[in-house]
Amino acid sequence: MRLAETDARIEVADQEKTRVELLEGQLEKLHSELAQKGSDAELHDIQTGVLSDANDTISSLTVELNSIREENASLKNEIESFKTQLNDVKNNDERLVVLEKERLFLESALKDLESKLSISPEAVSELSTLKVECKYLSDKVENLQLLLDKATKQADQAVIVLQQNQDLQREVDKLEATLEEANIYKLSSDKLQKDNELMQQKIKLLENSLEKSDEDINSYVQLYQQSVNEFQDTLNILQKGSKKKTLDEPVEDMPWEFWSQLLLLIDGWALEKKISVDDAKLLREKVWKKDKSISDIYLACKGQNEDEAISSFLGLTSSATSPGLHVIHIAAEMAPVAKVGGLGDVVCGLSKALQKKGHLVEIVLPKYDCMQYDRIGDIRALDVVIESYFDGQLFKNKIWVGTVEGLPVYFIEPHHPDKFFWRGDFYGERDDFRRFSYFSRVALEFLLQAGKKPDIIHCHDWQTAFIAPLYWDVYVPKGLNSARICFTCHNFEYQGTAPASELESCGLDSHHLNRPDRMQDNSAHNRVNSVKGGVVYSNIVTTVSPTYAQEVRTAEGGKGLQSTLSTHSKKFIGVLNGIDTDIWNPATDPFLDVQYNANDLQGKSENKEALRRKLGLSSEDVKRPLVGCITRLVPQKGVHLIRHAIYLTLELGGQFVLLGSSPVPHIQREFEGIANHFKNHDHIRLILKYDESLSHTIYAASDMFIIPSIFEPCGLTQMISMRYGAVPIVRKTGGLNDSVFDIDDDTIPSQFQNGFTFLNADEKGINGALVRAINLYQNDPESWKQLVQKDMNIDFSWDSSAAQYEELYLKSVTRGRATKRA
Ligand SMILES: Nc1ncnc2c1ncn2[C@@H]1O[C@H](COP(=O)(O)OP(=O)(O)O)[C@@H](O)[C@H]1O
Repeated sequence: MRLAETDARIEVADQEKTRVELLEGQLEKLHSELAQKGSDAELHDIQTGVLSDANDTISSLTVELNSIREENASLKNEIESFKTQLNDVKNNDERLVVLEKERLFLESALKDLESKLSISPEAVSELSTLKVECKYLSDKVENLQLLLDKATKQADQAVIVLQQNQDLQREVDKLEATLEEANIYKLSSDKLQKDNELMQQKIKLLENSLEKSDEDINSYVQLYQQSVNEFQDTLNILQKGSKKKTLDEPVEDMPWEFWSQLLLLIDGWALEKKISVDDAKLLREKVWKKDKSISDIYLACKGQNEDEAISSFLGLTSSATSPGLHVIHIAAEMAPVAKVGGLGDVVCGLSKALQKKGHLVEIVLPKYDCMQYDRIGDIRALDVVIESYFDGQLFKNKIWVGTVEGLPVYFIEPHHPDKFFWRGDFYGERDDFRRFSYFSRVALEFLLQAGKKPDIIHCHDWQTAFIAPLYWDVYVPKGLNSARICFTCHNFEYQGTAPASELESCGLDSHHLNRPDRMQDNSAHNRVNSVKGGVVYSNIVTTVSPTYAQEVRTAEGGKGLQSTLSTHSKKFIGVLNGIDTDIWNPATDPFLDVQYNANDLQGKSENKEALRRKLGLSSEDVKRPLVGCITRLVPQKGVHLIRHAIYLTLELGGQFVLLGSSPVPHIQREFEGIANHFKNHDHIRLILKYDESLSHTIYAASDMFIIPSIFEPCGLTQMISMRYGAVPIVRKTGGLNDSVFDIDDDTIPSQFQNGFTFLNADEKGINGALVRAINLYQNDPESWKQLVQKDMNIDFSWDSSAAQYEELYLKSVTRGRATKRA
């Protein structure tokens, strides 16, 4: 466009130039005419006029010409530059080519549009339908909008209602929280009440032990007074002697005052329980003898504090103290040679633990025909016959000796026509009362004839409770009088009662003993009760757990003996049993396919697999929990709950293995029925017999172990199962309550939580615990593993229980010596 404009302007300029050239021509013509005509006036006027006009025109034209020239020059320049630009553009082929291409593209696009335009009539019709549809839709949208507006209004209202609801909900929540608080408060007040009751029981216990310790102190005082008296006597004798001696012997170095002060110092320590009675006795004897070693120590101790002085004095006694106590257990069972239940385990476990503590421990057992003779080391008959009284006659008895678990054991074989221990069974005979009263008598006869002087005779359960009255009434007069009697009742359900006259057989005086304060049964006055005799005539009476010791003082738990136990409560105490951790040790157990420990649980899984194979149970699901139960099938063990647990375990996806047998025919029959019902079942197996080795493999294979006892004096199976990594599910009663603590019970410190417990002896109770256990096993394997490891590491050994027995024995022995001197 600018080029065209410039061209136009050039054209105009050219025209102007031509005009200027024309005017220049005219001007020259006029100049020449002027020169020709000369002084003509008109001409002069004209000439002047024309000249001035021409001059004006010329000057204006000159100005114009000059400006045009300038413009022309600039235009020329511009033209030149445009030309160069034009040349540049023309030279720029590429851009031209691109533009050409663009042009072609636009052309083809144009053609496209044209062709599309040619089919547009169809589109137009479609467009019109669409328009109709669109109209219809927009109507609909309008309707919907209306509906939406309406709905929005309703929603607004709903929101208001919702808010009101939420306010209400908050109110309800608050009320519920208050209700919960009230419930918690109620529970805690219930708990408080229970705690109060417990506290009162504890206070009572404390009062009892206070009274007991008063009694102890009194006995010590008596002992002390007696020693003072004895000392006084000696002193008198010595004084008399010394008066005599003054004439021919030099007076002792130290004045009497010195020795008396020393004596009082020792007695003070003994009374203040800073040294044991035995040590005090030894030190006192040294003072008595005016032993130089003790006077030296006394002098050397001046300026030392009391503790240092005591330890210096005790240095004198350590070499002289007796090696320990001589304890003899007389029992009807001892594991593993003659075991029916927990009693056998206790006799063996406690004896081993006491032996380890340095005491001399011996055991006297009947020589049953059905014993596990292969578990007795070096059994042999002694070349001796012990004659023992029974039914007014003397009967011969053979004495066998052998070792069981490293302990010395005496087996008594009666040569009596009734073949008391040749019955193929331990108990359950019609004449059990006679069998065991016979055995109790011959056991004491043996001790007497063997010249034994035990410090403690420990008898167990009704079978050997006869020992207590026999000892005091028959054997002390015969000279077997060194011992104190300890009686442990492992289960107050079995009391050994019989018509009073039956006592006569073993030499006890039924008239003397059949009295309410002696052996008379509390519910049948013409009968005597062996356990009652044990309680009344023993120096120490124990049972097998602290909770059970409380329970048996109630009408429900005491089975008729509650009043007797209350009367003798000062000497009655519950000591929780331990287990023999050498026998029950998964790391060394020879009965297991694979030994294992808490840090290596792979072996436990392998034992589970092995048991499944052995019993023909399905191994398909490794994670299916295995619930074990090993028990005597008697009502005490909650047989109806065991039966329920079998079905419940199946329902919950577990497997159940029961090992048990029943002395009660209808229970045995019932379980035989269940066993047959599940004979070839994939997940349930009932083995109705006593089988020691199988019991070990079941403990090892089980993930859980169920003990729903109605009452349980101590129970060992929960401890054994924990040691083998089977988590116990138990009813809170007796010893179970003292050894199993629920993992969900916040009142128990977490380090003690080790199993699942329930209180009510019904299906609902057991359901709760079993469901919780299986849930944890299936849903939280890590927590389960930690629980298993924690259980396996708990110390259930006899160590602490044996220490308690040791203390009871020692106190009783001390008291016995004090009484003898008095
Ligand atoms: N059928 C059985 N086979 C093998 N051992 C059994 C059988 N029944 C019980 N036991 C064992 O007997 C002991 C039971 O002791 P405990 O729990 O105190 O019950 P109780 O003394 O009342 O029978 C455990 O060592 C247990 O393993």
